[in-house]
Amino acid sequence: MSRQTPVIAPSILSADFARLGEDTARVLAAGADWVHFDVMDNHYVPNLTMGPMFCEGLRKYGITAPIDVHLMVEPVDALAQGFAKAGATSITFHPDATRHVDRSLQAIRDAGCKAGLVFNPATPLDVLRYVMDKVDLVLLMSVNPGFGGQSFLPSALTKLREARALIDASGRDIRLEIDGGVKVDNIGEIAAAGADTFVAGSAIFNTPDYAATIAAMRQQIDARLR
Ligand SMILES: O=C(CO)[C@H](O)[C@H](O)COP(=O)(O)O
Repeated sequence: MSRQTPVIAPSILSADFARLGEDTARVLAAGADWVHFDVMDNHYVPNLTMGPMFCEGLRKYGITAPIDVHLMVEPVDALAQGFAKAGATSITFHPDATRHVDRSLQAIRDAGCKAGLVFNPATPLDVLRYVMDKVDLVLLMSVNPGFGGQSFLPSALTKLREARALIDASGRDIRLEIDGGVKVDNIGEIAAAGADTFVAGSAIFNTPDYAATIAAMRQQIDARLR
């Protein structure tokens, strides 16, 4: 199994929104690798969060780490372009939220970002086979999207193994990301199932010592992959 270096990507959905720049800088200083940025439109999911101005605001504040934008929006294309201009590094979207998956992926790449697909817990991976050459990351949801603080759905472990086999067979460097209910006590099992990129919101931001939580997560990952 080819594996990329593990990445911890705190979801700023659980950050202090009144101090978003400061809290994002704090979690990065505590050892996080990426910023995971959840975009909800109260249409594709029943919640409303941040648009491109927030991403641009983080860049202006001085955040230089990769910003991984997860679009939970329908339609996809206009907002994807807005986030590319606002400083996103990678942009993922749900294949069921756009009519032309291949075109939406290509448009994100043409705008200079990495592109990825997100799969809800009950959405099959089938579409992935046809766009493998245009995908830089695959994000599996281990909760139903819309809210932080939910419990990890164990069916995601089977799906991670399935996605890992597809990625390995492609021979491409594609990250396999997991999002939802990721905690210190389950991250090792999640890594063993094939994930290399770990989104965690409440498990990090709801603890007083971000650095200790991130270090504990890395230790669990290393212990399972050793
Ligand atoms: O995409 C999301 C919700 O739609 C969040 O990123 C995800 O749920 C992370 O939160 P937590 O780690 O608290 O489960």
